[in-house]
Amino acid sequence: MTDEREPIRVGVLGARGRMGLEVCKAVDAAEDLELVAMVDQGDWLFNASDAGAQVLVDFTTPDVVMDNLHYAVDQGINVVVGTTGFTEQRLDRVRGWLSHKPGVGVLIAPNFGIGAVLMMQFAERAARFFESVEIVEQHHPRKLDAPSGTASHTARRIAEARAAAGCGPMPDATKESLAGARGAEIDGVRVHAVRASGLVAHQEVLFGTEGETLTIRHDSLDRVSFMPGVLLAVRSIMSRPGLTIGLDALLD
Ligand SMILES: NC(=O)C1=CN([C@@H]2O[C@H](COP(=O)(O)OP(=O)(O)OC[C@H]3O[C@@H](n4cnc5c(N)ncnc54)[C@H](O)[C@@H]3O)[C@@H](O)[C@H]2O)C=CC1
Ligand SMILES: O=C(O)C1=N[C@H](C(=O)O)C[C@H](O)C1
Repeated sequence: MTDEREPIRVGVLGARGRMGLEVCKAVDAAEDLELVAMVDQGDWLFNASDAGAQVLVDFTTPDVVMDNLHYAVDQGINVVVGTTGFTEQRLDRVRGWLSHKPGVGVLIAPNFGIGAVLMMQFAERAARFFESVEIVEQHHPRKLDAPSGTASHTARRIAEARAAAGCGPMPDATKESLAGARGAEIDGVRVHAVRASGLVAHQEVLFGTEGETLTIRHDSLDRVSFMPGVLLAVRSIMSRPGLTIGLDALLD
């Protein structure tokens, strides 16, 4: 029996970037997907709509991603977004655009690594059992933003789980003698960002309570680690209208 389905036509935004290049390779290698547009800085975004893209994959920068998304939704094109920088206000703007285009799907994931998705789920589950928790994220030095989207998302999920369980503030008597020594704070959770050559993308979530600690660590050693998640999102997004945050719902 032959599969008569047409391949999904995919355009990649940020196509010459570290992630974009990898996504182009992965899409090109997938028999059920067709790479119809590769757009980077200086190219016209409407190349992607002219090429009949049904799904756009965005790995660009936080300062351009909102314009790309607005254009795509306006054109009725589904979007898979890996670019960082999404605040609640930004997500509300996306929801507003989508309310005028009910058939369009947008998936925004802070991390497409399956192991990273599980790391966030495990951290959320562990959150209520420990007095203390801090996050250490480590990335390559060409990364533009800090803290990482993954660390911010993990911190928010931990904070929500702690609040739902009625956990109080974490014990911490330290007074900083140098600003920044204790990292940044997201919803009460400390986040530390390390940048060093040789790293790709890594995160540790360190929990502590009386007499024990638990460390949950994830390492992306190569950007191929993100591709199964990206391809899963591309294949799913046309049947998921509206806004989906994270890959979790696609893995259930
Ligand atoms: N969600 C996830 O799993 C992952 C997310 N990321 C995020 O993806 C983003 C990109 O990361 P990298 O590929 O490492 O960065 P990069 O700097 O290598 O690539 C970004 C690309 O976007 C291009 N670009 C800039 N403005 C553009 C525009 N208006 N239209 C089209 N292209 C444009 C740049 O020229 C560059 O080629 C970052 O926000 C990063 O944090 C990175 C890895 C995994
Ligand atoms: O810029 C990167 O490299 C990565 N960005 C994402 C983030 O900020 O969380 C995902 C992953 O950590 C790699």
